[in-house]
Amino acid sequence: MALNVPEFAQTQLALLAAELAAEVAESAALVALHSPAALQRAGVALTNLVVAAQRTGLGGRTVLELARDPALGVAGGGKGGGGAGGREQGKENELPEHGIRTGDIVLLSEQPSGQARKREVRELERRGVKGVVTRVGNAVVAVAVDEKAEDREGDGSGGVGALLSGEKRVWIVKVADDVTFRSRMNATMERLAKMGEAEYSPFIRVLFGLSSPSPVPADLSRDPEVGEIEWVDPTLNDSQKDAIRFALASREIALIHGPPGTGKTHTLIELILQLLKRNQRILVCGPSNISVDNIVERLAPHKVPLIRLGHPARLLPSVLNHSLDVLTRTSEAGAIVKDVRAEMDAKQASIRKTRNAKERRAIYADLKELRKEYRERERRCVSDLVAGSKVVLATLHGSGGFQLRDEQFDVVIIDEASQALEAQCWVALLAAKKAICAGDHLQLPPTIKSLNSKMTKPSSTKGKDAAAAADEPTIKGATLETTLFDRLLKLHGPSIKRMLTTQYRMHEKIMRFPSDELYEGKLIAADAVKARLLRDLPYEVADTDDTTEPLVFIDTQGGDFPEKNEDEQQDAAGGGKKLTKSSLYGDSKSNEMEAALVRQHVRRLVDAGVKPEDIAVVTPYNAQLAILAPLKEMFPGIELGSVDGFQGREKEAVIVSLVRSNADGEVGFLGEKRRLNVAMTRPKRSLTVIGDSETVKKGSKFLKDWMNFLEENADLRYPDLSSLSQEA
Ligand SMILES: Nc1ncnc2c1ncn2[C@@H]1O[C@H](COP(=O)(O)OP(=O)(O)OP(=O)(O)O)[C@@H](O)[C@H]1O
Repeated sequence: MALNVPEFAQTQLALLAAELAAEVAESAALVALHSPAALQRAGVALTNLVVAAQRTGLGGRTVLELARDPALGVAGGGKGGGGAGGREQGKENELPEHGIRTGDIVLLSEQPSGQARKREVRELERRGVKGVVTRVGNAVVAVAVDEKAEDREGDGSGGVGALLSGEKRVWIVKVADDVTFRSRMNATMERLAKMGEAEYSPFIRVLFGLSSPSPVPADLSRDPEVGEIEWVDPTLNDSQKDAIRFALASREIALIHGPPGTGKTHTLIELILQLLKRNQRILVCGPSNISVDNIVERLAPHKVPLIRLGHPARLLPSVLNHSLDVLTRTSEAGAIVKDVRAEMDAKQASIRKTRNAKERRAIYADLKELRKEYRERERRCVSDLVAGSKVVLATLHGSGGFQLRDEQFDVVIIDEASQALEAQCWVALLAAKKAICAGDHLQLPPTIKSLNSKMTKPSSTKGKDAAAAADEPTIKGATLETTLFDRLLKLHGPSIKRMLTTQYRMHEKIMRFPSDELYEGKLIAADAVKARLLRDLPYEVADTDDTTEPLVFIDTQGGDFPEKNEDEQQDAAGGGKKLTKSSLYGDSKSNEMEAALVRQHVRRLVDAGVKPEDIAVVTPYNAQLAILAPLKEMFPGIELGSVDGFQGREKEAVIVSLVRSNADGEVGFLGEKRRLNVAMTRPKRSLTVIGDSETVKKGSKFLKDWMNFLEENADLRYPDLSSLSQEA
């Protein structure tokens, strides 16, 4: 069924507006419900800071160095949190423990006094600035402030200067993402909405079902684009080679379906090299920086001329050498921007010397001019570099930057496409003649906050923007959760897809259930992994019941281990973990006794010789994670994570705590089989599931089948209450 493009774009705009409203509400709730000190305890904020220095960073941005206010005296005096009490001398300026990392986006604003009223607090936040964390040290956090904030200087509506005047005390809090992120999706959708049908390329027509994809020959080697392939890596398996041939032969769209551990990235690298041999110009994108960097790292050894667009603070160090920002500084073309930069640095330094507001404003005005000049020169230098490169890599969002404004590509490759919003994909797709999307729609889609924004009754959506959008045409049943990958599969059927079928991660027995239930029984465990056990790890591990069995199920049925509703305050105080919607609204669940079973199992593995760094515990519930947190001190190196956060990761041994145990068979979150798929496909050699089969079986057919499968195929155990009392 063909889609009406303007209608599609309008629906996306309405959905994005509802999502924005939901995120703003959540973020406001976060700050409204919790004091800066509480947010600091939860690891998402740093308080009591001052601007200790400022300088010009890459891209002409102002970088502020934030340090603990020296007026506070010795750290650890109460609010510091995170073990600040036992500090040695000389460490008094250290920041308390926190979870803010390089690359995070933060809001920097003046710190409200303890007695500040809500309205005052909100006003301070409005005047605050957003920025990216560029460096995290023991005593200093550096933040590159948003360009827009710098340009607010002159008009008195806030900005960096406002924060500096009078040596104000400031704080930073991590925010979900920036508004520019949305504005690029919105601009893209608006462009699509306005496009006349005559402007649709054959590629766009196929993506909206106005035309069918051009057929590819059954024998792909007969396709002129494919021909005889000289493989860079001849050890690729047949399904990988087939997917590459198919992607080369397709004219408009190809989906590469990569179930867990099947070498999706490996395949994309070869595909990129083959496209280059065919003299194609390629844009490679992914939803996250890490997805893009992963490809850069693996492409770089092949010595292909590539450029990575993106904020340097958010790139992996190993990727920096390919970053456009660095190239503009090191390449010859970059020399012309250097002198402007030196001048800007001098100005920055002089700002700190003046206390006179008028002088300060004048310096900011100069800086603004210089920044303009800097950017203009940078732009010229950048467009030369970009025009000369055959492979450009960027996040989907980054592909909407000025650097690619008028650039066209033969092919756009989107990795992890099933984790991207469709509107996000279009930011890159408008520069393409053909797209190759890799992903797995049977794992979790991107996180959506506006769960009620489904377009059934547009007028029921909350928020002013969404209500305003209700007059626009909307597509019934549309949701942001429907990814491009999903939609295209539904639109054109499996003929546009090739699936990778050999997996290089899991023991055959761990793979069996997800393969049979979700991947049509098509997965094959590679020889190297299909029989690997913990006891075969390349270091000394004893033969025990746990190290010789890949699949263990500890069944807590019987109602002795009931779940608990986590109280939100307790949750926030849980230390370094992320605040989430669920923890904010107190609907997260935990299960003390399951946690005790987890500890017991970890201890048994470690006693057998398995290193804690080879073990991960995953659970769908943040409240359960909070309860499990002491494991990190008991077994340094062990990883604890939410299922959602562990997507894309793997470990030798994984313990899954299902948490739910109640008389009603309420399973909430667990009902989502894509979440369970992610949970059960993380381990290589050992999967231990801990849960109440009685409760879980009532949740869905999938859960029932899984429980039955575990009862029949796993090493089935029942908790031994007497030994457990020591753990509890
Ligand atoms: N043809 C192959 N022969 C041997 N090993 C392979 C092959 N293809 C992939 N692998 C191995 O499988 C593992 C997973 O591959 P890769 O990292 O490319 O997957 P990914 O796409 O990042 O992850 P996933 O497949 O889970 O999406 C890697 O260790 C890789 O070396």
